[in-house]
Formats: sequence, structure tokens, C-alpha cells
Amino acid sequence: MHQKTRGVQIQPVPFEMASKVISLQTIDMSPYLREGDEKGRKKVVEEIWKASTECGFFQAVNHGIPVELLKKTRRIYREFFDRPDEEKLKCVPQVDERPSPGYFKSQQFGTKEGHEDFLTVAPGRLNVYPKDFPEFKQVLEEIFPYLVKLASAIEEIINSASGLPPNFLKEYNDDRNSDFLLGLHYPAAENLANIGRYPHEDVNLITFVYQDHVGGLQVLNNGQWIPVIPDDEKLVVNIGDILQVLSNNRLKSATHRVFRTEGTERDSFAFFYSLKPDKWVEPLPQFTTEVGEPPKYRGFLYDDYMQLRQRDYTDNQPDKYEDIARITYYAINT
Ligand SMILES: O=C(O)CCC(=O)C(=O)O
Ligand SMILES: [Fe+2]
Repeated sequence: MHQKTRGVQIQPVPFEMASKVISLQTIDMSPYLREGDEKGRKKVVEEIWKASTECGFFQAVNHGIPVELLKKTRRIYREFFDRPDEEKLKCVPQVDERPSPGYFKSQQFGTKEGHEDFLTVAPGRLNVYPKDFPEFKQVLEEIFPYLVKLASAIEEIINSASGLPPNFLKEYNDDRNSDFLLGLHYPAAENLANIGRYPHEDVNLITFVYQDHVGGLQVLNNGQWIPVIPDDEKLVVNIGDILQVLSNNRLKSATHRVFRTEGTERDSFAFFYSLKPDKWVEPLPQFTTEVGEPPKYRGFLYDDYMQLRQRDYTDNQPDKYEDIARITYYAINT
């Protein structure tokens, strides 16, 4: 499946083009997670709202997920990627599902110049776990509830900061079977062919990324690429397209990319807090009619958007990565 026929031509941009001076905001979440500290909780809500509306990315510390468990998860994915190809290929999914849980080698998915291997795990749905590797399943099942819990806390924070009715987002985004984890392995770059992941925005609501010490994740902010400095204590948090559409562009789904370092492999994993495919997505009245703003997007079925993106990453790859479908497809030009 997912046979690739056409590559994407793009000039690699030197890694140095990322800004060295600006860094992402770090937010200490402990006052929020500690019950009873109302002043502290309010401050965290304000900080998260500011970072999510101004940049769309921040780094969370004291987020409630044991750092040892985050490291173990990264290591266990790496152990998988270090296995021989013939073993990994046994984990390629046999059914076409979205997101397809299972292993994909970069040549089978995405673009010729984009380099990453990945293994997706989605609890509650078909999972192609590697055989003879019980620790892999154990670790992923152990971390999953922590990731869901933290993402729901951030969703609750965004809900309260935006003035939506209590529990609005929780009731709207009520299906936890759509969440998934993605282990990513980026081979070392050779010469200037350093693109690991093309510039893109995430389709879902909230994403977490945990990268290793090599780094390479960069975020576009006010026209500048900001490198996300690796730190094992910090979890990268970013807003996806769904929240940007619901909030009529108040919340930012920022463009980001991954650059590969010459001679050094890189590992990361990402957790996607996602939406049930049959949900309707459109700017909410609280961000449009109630504040006298015209809607900036027409409504769409989440599944249609995912299919559009998936199609452009596999069978229908445009010549330029810029032409891969993104949320602007639904934008209303005013
Ligand atoms: O590997 C990373 O650091 C980021 C991956 C990413 O952006 C994604 O999977 O959407
Ligand atoms: Fe991403």
C-alpha cells in the first residue's frame, strides 16, 4: 500500500537559518495541576492562552508526566527502529485506516526528500505491535493515559480562557479513540539534504512532541524559524488546525518543520489529541457572530479534511510541498 510515485523537489535550506536568539516560552504547569492554588491556576491559564494565541507552541514543565516514562517511551521506539527492516516491515498495517496504526518506512509514505520512519499506535483500534517485544506494548500503554490526562487539562484551560461555556470542548471532543502516538526516527542527514519533515501544521486539536538531545524541531513565528531547544524535562505543546478553526484564528496552529543534523540520527515521538472523524468543524459563534467577526472558514467534516491531507501525502503528491492541502483549503477570503 501507499506506493509513492512522485517526489517533491525543494531546495534544502541551511539549518543555520533558524533564529538563535528567540526561544519558545516555558510554562510551569504545577500550580494548575495542584488543586487549591487558585491564584497559581489563574496564572497558568493566562500563560497558556497567551502562548497559544500568539505563537501556537510552548514548552511545558512539571506537566504531571514522569520524565523517566517519557524517556523510556522514546527509548522503546528507538529500539523498535533499530530492528532489521524485515522485522519492522511485519508491522506495516494491512488495512487502510486513518490514522493507520502501524509502521511506515519513509519511502512508502510522504515525499522522496522527507526522511522519517514512523510507527503509529492507537489504543482501542487495530495496532500492529512488534512481536516478541512485550516491553514495547507495556510502556506505550503505561504512558498513554498520562498523555490523555494532560491534553484534557490543556483543553480545559483553553476552554476556560476563551470564555466558552464550561466543558464545551470536552463535550464536543468526546471520543478518545481518535488519539494516537507516533514514534519518529530521522536518519542522519547527508550533505545538505537535511529535510526531515516538511513545513506543516497539525490537523488535530493539541499535539505533544518529545524530542531527543539532537533537536531539529523548528517553529515559524512572525516569519522567523525558532528552534525548539531539546530538554528532557520539557514537553513541547502545540495547537492544531481544529482549535484554530473553532476559534476563528484566535488560537494559532503554527507551521513547524524538522531539520536533520549531518551525521546524527534523531528520535522523537508525538502524541495527537484528536477528534472523532464524523465531527463537524466550523468557527464557533463565540468567536464570530457574538463578537461581530465574519467566519474565516467554511464548515467541514473532520474526516474530509483528514482524507484530503492523507491523499496529498500518498497517492496525489503535488510537485511542491507548498501545494499539499492545508487548512487554508476551507478559508473564506474576506
Ligand atoms: O519529530 C518532531 O519533532 C515533530 C513531528 C511532527 O511535527 C509531527 O509528527 O506532526
Ligand atoms: Fe507536526
